[in-house]
Amino acid sequence: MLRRCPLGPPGPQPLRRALPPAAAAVRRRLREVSARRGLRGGARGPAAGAAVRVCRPRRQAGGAAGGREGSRLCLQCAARIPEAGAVLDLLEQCPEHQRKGSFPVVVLEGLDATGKTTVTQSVKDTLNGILLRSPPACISQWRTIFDDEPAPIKRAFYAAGNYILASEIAKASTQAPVIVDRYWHSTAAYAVATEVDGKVQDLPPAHDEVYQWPEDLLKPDLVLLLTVDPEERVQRLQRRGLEKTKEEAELEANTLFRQRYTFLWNKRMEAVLAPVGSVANVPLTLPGQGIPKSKLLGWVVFGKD
Ligand SMILES: Nc1ncnc2c1ncn2[C@@H]1O[C@H](COP(=O)(O)OP(=O)(O)OP(=O)(O)O)[C@@H](O)[C@H]1O
Ligand SMILES: Nc1ccn([C@@H]2O[C@H](COP(=O)(O)O)[C@@H](O)[C@H]2O)c(=O)n1
Repeated sequence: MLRRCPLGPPGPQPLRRALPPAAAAVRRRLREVSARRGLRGGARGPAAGAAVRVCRPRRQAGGAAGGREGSRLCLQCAARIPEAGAVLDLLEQCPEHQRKGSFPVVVLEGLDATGKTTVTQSVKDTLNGILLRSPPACISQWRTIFDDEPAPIKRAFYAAGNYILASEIAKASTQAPVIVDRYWHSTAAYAVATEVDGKVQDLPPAHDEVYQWPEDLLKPDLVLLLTVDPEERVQRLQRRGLEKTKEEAELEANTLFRQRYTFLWNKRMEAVLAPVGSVANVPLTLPGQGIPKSKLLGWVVFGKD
């Protein structure tokens, strides 16, 4: 049966609800949804499912997933998600303070189809490195479940994934160079674009704390932000021929969301990358068709420290 979601007190920072700033906040959220009061013991069943569905954010003009209010309602009313307990267990096994090994850690970031998979694979082969991706393999079996949940729950899943990935990075970087396909910036860009309604001018300014790298999350040595011309990106998606993801469908259908998301990647994330390591905004063509392979790999020279 459909029920109304009670309105709770306004949260302190709506964006922070969507983008947990630290592991403790991620754990709290996962704990909440893994042991939702009133539905205890009930695994995902029809009644619980109905409760979640009612509380899903309404799609609004200009807002990909209903914006701030939608997120608040959803958090209060979401049904129990047993898989959140499994993610939480894995997160709790990770040491609180992750330390990098002596090998370099390079992250490749960017919108879908900008070439992350292609480049990470190539760099990994060339450097004989270890390739990791976010969300990490140990939780990716639950991805489709969380992708279907309201924004704050979905984001908690990806944020947890980043911390779990951090412990994998810490271990792997004691053995070889580590190449990572997506990390914190992916979580941040999508959370902010989803949570803010309206135009790019309504996005938090560049110095806003929402763009700050979480203090307790292991930092890579280098983050490369890949960009391609928007038309080229769409062509690549079409050529790839995979089924369109929900996110891509949203980007295509919702002009304001598309503008916010691409602005965040192209203008804000670049600013956020700077304190982490070097920044490269790299329009890539396939090696041999423009930027020669050696030059591409030249960017991944680990000069830091
Ligand atoms: N430099 C390039 N020039 C031309 N085409 C490319 C280039 N890099 C990748 N492609 C093609 O674009 C498509 C997307 O590439 P890829 O899967 O590497 O992107 P991605 O950023 O990892 O995407 P996603 O985030 O959706 O997984 C693929 O079909 C790939 O062959
Ligand atoms: N650290 C991450 C990684 C991914 N996401 C979300 O997944 C979307 C894309 O995933 P791909 O399988 O295409 O790489 C991405 O746009 C985010 O919504 C994330 O939030 N955080």
